[in-house]
Amino acid sequence: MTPTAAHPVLEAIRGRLVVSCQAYPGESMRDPDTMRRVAEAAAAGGAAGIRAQGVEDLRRIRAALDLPLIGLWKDGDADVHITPTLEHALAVAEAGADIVAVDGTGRPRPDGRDLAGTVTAVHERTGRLVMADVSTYEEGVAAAEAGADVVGTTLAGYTPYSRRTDGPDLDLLARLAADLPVPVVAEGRIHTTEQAGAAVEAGAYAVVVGTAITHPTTITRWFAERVTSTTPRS
Ligand SMILES: CC(=O)N[C@H](C=O)[C@@H](O)[C@H](O)[C@H](O)COP(=O)(O)O
Repeated sequence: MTPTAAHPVLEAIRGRLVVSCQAYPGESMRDPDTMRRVAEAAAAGGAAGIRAQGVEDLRRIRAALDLPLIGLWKDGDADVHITPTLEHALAVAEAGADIVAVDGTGRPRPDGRDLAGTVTAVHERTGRLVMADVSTYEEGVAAAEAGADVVGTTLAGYTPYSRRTDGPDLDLLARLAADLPVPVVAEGRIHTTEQAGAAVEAGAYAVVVGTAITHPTTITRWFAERVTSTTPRS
């Protein structure tokens, strides 16, 4: 089904690249101003939107860039840790996210709310859109039914019960894109331009790339391993 995405924020990312700018706890780049600079660099390269983590990062990026901003807040030790509670979601909206990304799996949320209750509360209290990060086809269907405005394949391969493909799970993406009445965003393990193109071909409404653009430690590891594991011809 072709989603009818009339919302201007969604129109602005339709068929475009969104760059996820995130550093992990303890890393040298885990700094809001650094992430703001990374986001600005991505924007200069043609990113149509930015996905970012944490209230302070979001505030800095919002102040610097007039692009659609997908916000999340990774917090806590529970299985559900991407914007795990309504309070987190409201803080993400308050920080300036146009789209609030939340865990869209069916797993219990730390605040006891279900996904539909969370989505409804975000809509009513902030007017912002909600992106549900899912790991399976069934979760995508349920998330759309729960009122999510966008569904992302973000968590495919990151729940114990979902399939972890080498690159993006293009089959999952294609099935969701064909069946859901809302835009389906490809996200997760898109590491090459070919994979980004394949995601578009499979029906992605927009493509989110993080690690391969904004995580130099991982990119360095890819190259370092290739160099050290390659045998010279003679
Ligand atoms: C599973 C999870 O926690 N994903 C997070 C969600 O925001 C980020 O750590 C990813 O970097 C993001 O989804 C983009 O994916 P990739 O970095 O593979 O391009």
